Amino acid sequence: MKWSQQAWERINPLYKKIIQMPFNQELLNGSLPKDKFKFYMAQDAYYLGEFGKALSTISGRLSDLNQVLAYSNFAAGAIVVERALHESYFVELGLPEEVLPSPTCLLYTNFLRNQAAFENIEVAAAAVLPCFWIYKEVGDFIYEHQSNKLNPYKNWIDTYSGEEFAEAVHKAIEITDHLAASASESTREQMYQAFEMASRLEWMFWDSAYRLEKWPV
Ligand SMILES: Cc1ncc(CN)c(N)n1
Repeated sequence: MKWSQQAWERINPLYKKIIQMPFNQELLNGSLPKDKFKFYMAQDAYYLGEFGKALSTISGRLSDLNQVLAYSNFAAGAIVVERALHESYFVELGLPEEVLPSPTCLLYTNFLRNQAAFENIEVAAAAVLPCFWIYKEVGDFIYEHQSNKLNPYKNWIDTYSGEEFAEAVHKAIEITDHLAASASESTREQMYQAFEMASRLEWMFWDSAYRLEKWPV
């Protein structure tokens, strides 16, 4: 069995919880309050900058030039394509005031940058994979189950259920499987653990946006 199949099996119960989260259910039917979406987008803008840097770090640590290029393109996609989506919403919702990353956002982005810089390259690739894969699955799920044609969150749904994103996701899975194929058993286990931790942090990111998470002090 491919590493990625086993990895998804391990997080499948968590994924099922993610699609049932109030944030994603309300995004699906268009009823998500605007303040929650704006909070999410502002945090996500910070997240994408840090995610882009983590991807660039991974790109620079890879040996195979096709893989170097792929992660460099992923970084550009996170910073250019996804940021354009944010900017279109900020025109509509108003620009957020100065964005201080929330505790969860900071935890997640620090985790990713740390893994990208200091873990084995196989583990680093596994750590960033949920950021691609879970978003694609959530995007596809919402796209297939939506019934509100006038959903204000249509652009978000179209981005993550779209072809361009799907292509990047397939490539990231393929490269991670390739790296896993020549990794030792203990590295493969570390890869699963990094994949699971990032998946848990994805759940926490949506939850924190729904709660409009604040710093306690
Ligand atoms: C928190 C988070 N995770 C993943 C993605 C998709 N790159 C995103 N935009 N935001």
